[in-house]
Amino acid sequence: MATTFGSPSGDSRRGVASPRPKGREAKNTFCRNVTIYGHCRYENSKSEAPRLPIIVLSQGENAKKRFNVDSPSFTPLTTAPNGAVTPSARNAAISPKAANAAVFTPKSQRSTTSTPSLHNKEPAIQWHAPEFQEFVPETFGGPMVDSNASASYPGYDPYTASANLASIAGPGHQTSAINPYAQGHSGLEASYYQNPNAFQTSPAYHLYWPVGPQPTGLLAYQRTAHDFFIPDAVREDLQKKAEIARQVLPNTTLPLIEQFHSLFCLDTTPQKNNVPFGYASWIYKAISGKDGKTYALRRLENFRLTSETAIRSAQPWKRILNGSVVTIHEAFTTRAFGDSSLILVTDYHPNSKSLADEHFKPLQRFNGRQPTSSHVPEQVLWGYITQIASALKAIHGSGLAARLISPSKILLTAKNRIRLNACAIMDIVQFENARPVSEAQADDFLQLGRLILCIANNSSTAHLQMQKSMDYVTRSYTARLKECIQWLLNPQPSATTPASPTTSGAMQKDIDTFLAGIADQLASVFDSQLHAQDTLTNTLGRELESSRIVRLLVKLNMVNERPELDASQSIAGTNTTNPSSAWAETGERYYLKLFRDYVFHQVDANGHPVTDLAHVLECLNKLDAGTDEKVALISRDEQNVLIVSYREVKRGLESAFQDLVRAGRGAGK
Ligand SMILES: Nc1ncnc2c1ncn2[C@@H]1O[C@H](COP(=O)(O)OP(=O)(O)OP(=O)(O)O)[C@@H](O)[C@H]1O
Repeated sequence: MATTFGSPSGDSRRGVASPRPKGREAKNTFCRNVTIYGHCRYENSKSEAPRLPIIVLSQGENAKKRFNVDSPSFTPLTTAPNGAVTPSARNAAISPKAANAAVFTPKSQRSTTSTPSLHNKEPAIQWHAPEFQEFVPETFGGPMVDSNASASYPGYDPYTASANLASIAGPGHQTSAINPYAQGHSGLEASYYQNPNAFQTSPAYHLYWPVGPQPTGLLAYQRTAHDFFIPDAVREDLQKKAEIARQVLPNTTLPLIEQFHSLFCLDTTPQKNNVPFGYASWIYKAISGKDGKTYALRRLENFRLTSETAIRSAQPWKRILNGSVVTIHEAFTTRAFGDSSLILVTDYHPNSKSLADEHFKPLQRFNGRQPTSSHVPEQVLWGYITQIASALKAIHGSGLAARLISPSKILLTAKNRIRLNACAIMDIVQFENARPVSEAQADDFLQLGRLILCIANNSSTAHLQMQKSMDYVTRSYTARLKECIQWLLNPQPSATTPASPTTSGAMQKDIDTFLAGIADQLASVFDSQLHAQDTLTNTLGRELESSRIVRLLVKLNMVNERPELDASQSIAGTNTTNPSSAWAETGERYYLKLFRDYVFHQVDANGHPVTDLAHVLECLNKLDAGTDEKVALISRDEQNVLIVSYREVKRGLESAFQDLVRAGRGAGK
């Protein structure tokens, strides 16, 4: 390890002055450029180059070549009584504790140590920006984006419709379907979000929110800020879900129901509607006090339980764990609402909406633009068919029937991702006069056929005008889809109607026959799901990088400028008389502080802050990897420059952090 003390750095970003040794001394002075760039950019130049003395605290390969134990070394200036560099000092052996020496204490803290005379004697010159082309991808050159800019674009919003609802019927009943992403609410949100308007535009969720068009024509190695994070659509979707899942209403009058608290009504309309269950139904988000998870509670108002066994018919549904069925957890009755209500506890899927909301609501204009086409692509329809077929396979296979496959009782939980949402309810409410299962299963196909027909026609009543609706399907979709719908709509197979969705002939009409008939579509949907999964796995991998950086930042920030350590909690391995102020400022912690400045507090030649995300990520990644690459760290007063490798910064960080951990353990005893 060799140590040379020098004065101001030539970091082009800081644009600070550097001393210029002359004559023989200049030749013997090791040039900082060689360390940083591998060569001196002025070595072939006849004009005098700024040869910058340096501090090297490196044990890397290059350091070994240039400096070894026999090399003349440089004693830290503070060890010299008068602050001057003497030949004997230069030849002194290098102490392995050199890194801990108080060499780099910032000038402001050295009341008695003066700046070396070398600095005073030598005229300072301006360090000019390098003339060669640096590897800086174009998009990183300038400021990334205006983080205060708001982004508005059309997005799905299941809660907008309920924004103006204040309360609905029922004791202590409030609808509170507040969507933080919807505009123009009645003010309910004010109690939840301190500044609801800021919520729309706040950059808090993403510092580098994209505004304007993305740059095009980038070279293969070039990246934008967005390449470092999960795609905006995924991020926004997850954040919305998290926000909506956490919504609570202060001062809610909704009761506690068994272990469920913090009830929050999800209904989008206050109208009592006895269809389709025969009872007015409400749906709440609630948190279970048992496991802390969020559930959806469906309540049937004024439900009279005639038989204990009726409610037990929900039991077999608990075993249906299918991706296209909203999982059922339990069913019970309660008087907590002041009536006798049936409660069905199911999985909660935040920010979801029904297929009726998706396809049968009048299209909204966004920003005065025309609504997009109402035509539902055939692939979407096949997606629905295959998902419900998969659900029916699980349901029929367990000797049950879905009994209710209607647009308002199918949840759209993500793009083209649906789940049956009213299972088990009909089994309970129609327990007394239930149809035979085989009949109900056959009816499931009929209901699925109607559903697809209605969605294809964009009308909730399309099945009432069968001929007209089928004509539209004939005109707008493939014969294959039409054949599938026909198969589903035909109640019984006959010689004249196709018995499988894609082939003619009389065959038994069951779920296996149906699945066999749509096998090619199943394969196609399965393949697109695999692609989607690959994409998500890649995204997850990218986030893994972010979480790695976060852990590094946590360590760095725990060490940097830590003020509160007092003498009683002295840090192991530090011999400071006043640890409270000195620990974070001395030894290797000092260059960690300078490193923090180098990474985050860069300024350009004009002293303007540099907010270059690429620089930050590059530095942190190199720190995490502990590369041998060296970095020039400059004290805030620009009087000291310290050249260390990332490896050393990493080692310093690790050891400082371990000091903290040890001190923390000691305090806990
Ligand atoms: N399990 C659930 N998880 C999350 N949200 C749900 C869940 N079930 C329903 N919702 C939300 O509650 C809303 C109302 O659901 P519900 O089943 O009562 O349908 P609806 O549109 O009110 O139909 P109806 O006209 O029959 O009352 C849905 O649009 C959906 O946004």
